[in-house]
Amino acid sequence: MQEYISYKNIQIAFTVEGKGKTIVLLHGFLESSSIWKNIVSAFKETHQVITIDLLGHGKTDKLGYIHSMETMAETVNAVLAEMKVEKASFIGHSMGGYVVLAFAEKFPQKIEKLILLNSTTVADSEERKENRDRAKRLVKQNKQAFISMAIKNLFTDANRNKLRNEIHVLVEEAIQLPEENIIASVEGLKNRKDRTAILQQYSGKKVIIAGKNDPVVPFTEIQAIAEKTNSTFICFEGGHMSYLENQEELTEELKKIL
Ligand SMILES: O=C(O)CCC(=O)CC(=O)O
Repeated sequence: MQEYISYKNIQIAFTVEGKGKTIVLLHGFLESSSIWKNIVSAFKETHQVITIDLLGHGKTDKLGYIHSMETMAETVNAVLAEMKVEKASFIGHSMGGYVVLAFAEKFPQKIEKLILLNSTTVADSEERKENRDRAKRLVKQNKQAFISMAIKNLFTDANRNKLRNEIHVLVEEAIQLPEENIIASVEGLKNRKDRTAILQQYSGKKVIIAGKNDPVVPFTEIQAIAEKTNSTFICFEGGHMSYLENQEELTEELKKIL
């Protein structure tokens, strides 16, 4: 069911399905809660599943000029407070994973299990920060071209053709986002801090799920982070979009974890 809360004079959109222990699902950059439909279906008979549209995405409004991971984590906490959820398991895809880590820094006691999906704990390198600045310029020049390229680049070459309908849906949805919303999130991504130590310190169950050919999160880098942070490591043949590229395997693995 689609719901909203008011937070600092803006609307935060979220959905709630099912009953039981709570799972919170956080999407990536340019995505929305809609990416989770298969995972929601797989878990709503056994869990309460909450999906949240992060700042400036989906049906959630923009808030200021920078959507920092910390502010996004505060909005997640506001939704949980509204739902009277004291503890939940979190799955964060890509940027959603950065938000889970920011949440873990502020509210570690509210996390039962922490799952990073195609995400990382490290901050942007200098080169990556320059790419973010280029992205902001491109969004201003030609938003549609930027979105189309950014989304296609998240998939492996082989899956780009196989999943062209799914890619089309993602692109069409992202094109609805106002330019300033996209730029506020790019700014937040660029300025996020390294939270490897936060994951290291988190003492509950922690899992990192990675794609061997992920073009955003280098496989060897994330494998090393999993080892360093003592996280369970699961990897798939595929790119950055495991929830589409490895749909069945992912659901199977999540059922074992949750
Ligand atoms: O660029 C990043 O660091 C995150 C990208 C992201 O969230 C892409 C996505 O999965 O939609």
